[in-house]
Amino acid sequence: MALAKSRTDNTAFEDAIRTLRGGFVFVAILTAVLCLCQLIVPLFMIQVYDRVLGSRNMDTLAMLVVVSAGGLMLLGSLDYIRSRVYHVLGHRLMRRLQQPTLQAAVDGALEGRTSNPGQALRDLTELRQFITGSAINVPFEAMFTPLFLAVMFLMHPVYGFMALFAAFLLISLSIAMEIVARRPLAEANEAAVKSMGATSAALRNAEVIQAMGMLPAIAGRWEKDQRRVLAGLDEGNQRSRALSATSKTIRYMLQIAMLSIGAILVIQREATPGTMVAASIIMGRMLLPFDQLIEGWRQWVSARGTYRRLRELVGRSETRHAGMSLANPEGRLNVERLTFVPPGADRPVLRNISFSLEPGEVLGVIGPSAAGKSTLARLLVGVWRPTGGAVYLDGQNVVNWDRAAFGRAVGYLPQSVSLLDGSVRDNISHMAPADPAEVVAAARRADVHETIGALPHGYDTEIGEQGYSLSGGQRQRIGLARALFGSPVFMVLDEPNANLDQSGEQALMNALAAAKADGTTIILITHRPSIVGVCDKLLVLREGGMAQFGPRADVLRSVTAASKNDNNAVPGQGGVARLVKS
Ligand SMILES: Nc1ncnc2c1ncn2[C@@H]1O[C@H](COP(=O)(O)OP(=O)(O)OP(=O)(O)O)[C@@H](O)[C@H]1O
Repeated sequence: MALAKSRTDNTAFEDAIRTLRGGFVFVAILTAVLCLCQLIVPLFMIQVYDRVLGSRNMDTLAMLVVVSAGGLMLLGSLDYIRSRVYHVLGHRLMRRLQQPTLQAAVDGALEGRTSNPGQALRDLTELRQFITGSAINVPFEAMFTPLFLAVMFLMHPVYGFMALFAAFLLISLSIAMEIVARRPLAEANEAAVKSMGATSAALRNAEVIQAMGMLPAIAGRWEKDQRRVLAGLDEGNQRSRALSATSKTIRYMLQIAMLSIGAILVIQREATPGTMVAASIIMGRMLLPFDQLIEGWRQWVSARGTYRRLRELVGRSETRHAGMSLANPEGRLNVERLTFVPPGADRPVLRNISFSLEPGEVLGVIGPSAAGKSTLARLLVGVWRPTGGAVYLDGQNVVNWDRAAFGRAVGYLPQSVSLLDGSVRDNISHMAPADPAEVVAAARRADVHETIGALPHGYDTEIGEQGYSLSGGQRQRIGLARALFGSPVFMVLDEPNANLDQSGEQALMNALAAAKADGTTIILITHRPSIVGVCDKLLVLREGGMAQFGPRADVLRSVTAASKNDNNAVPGQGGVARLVKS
């Protein structure tokens, strides 16, 4: 579904990649100098074989040793600098993409585009590791093949043609590798990611799996997926290993062939012994990147898949820039002709909803199951973007608010409370550092201070998926404290009393009365009529439309009148109960 996005701007990913370009150009320059330095050893050999051994001049040898040692030290330093540049580029990518990736993962989850949002973060880490690893170097090295070829031609055209033939052979093998091994490896990688996502999602419901004995079925699916993944990996790996072994053998054979050709040229006095040895070394160096490319093919296939997934996810998640943020919001709410059609659906879930609330007013939203109440809640807090119409808080469209500022002004308690991994205190303070007095104040207002005090480590007790197990009512009350934190001017509470007992409900009523007295505008979605007494106005939703809206007493009266005309109706507040539960 459409999300709250403040600007159509898909460049976060491209921007991040663009910032790496300068670094890669620098790497290319460094690699060029490194390739030149790699000629030091063969040139040294030519000089030793052809000049020093002939002239027996020790001074020349000493000078050659000094110059070569200097060159090799430069080579070592540049190699180190290049690895540092990769390191910096990897970290820069991480820094630039961390936030957009996290945002894209959240957007993807909300839009139902990804069942496994955590994969995006794993992909980003994998991309960083690839950039800081050794495989990325290979194309840069391969780029300078013409330099080595030129040196070979300079030494003797026969060496040049031989090297050209060798390069052609290994490039052909690389292309063959792309053709025969990429598809099975890429498919296996994608299947592995999907299978991991589906199984992790299933395992999050461990309670149901165990209670209903679903483990064998889940294990069966996992095994079936794994068989497919392994078959793809086996096929890809077998092909790539066969080609890799072939490439190595060919490379060694080519070096022998080069030495033999060199020997013939030396015998025919066409070339010197020094060039014979040097040609073999230079060709070995020239072909090395192709060999490494074939060897590290899997890493490249995997990195390409990672890059594509990230580009798609982050690219489709439009950049949110810091939008409107009002200094002292009051909580004036205007909902204008709000309509929402989920993507792919052919009819709206909400139709033409319009109402206004003044600061400090409490609106109860009631209606049967699937009437669109939770959808309205999500639209009110700007989690989803409406298909038509808009929600204005203090005159500003909620989808245009800066999210952090919105979070400070608004309290939201979703139907599934969704506490996060962290301490009770972290959860109440929206996971940010906060003044303990403010955290305690919110907990007191939600009447959960004593309950928290009874937990093993009080406010520092770790909760969430991996922490201390709270009861449904405790979770709901901590969720309410989170919604009340920071004295919001606008609160949306989706069935806040669903898990509360009578005393919990009373505490909730007190908290709502106190917030209302402070001028907080409150939307209260409920199935249970017991708390509509706190509401100033009531909105009755039915099949996505506004069935009734007005002051509580008027709506209750009209619902009761309608009930009296209905033989099966229950009068009074029961009429509301019937509306709510039907
Ligand atoms: N993302 C979506 N895609 C398709 N349909 C959706 C989506 N979200 C909600 N719906 C549909 O919208 C309707 C209203 O759902 P909603 O959760 O808002 O109802 P509700 O009034 O809160 O129900 P309940 O009281 O049972 O919680 C349902 O029929 C639901 O299937």
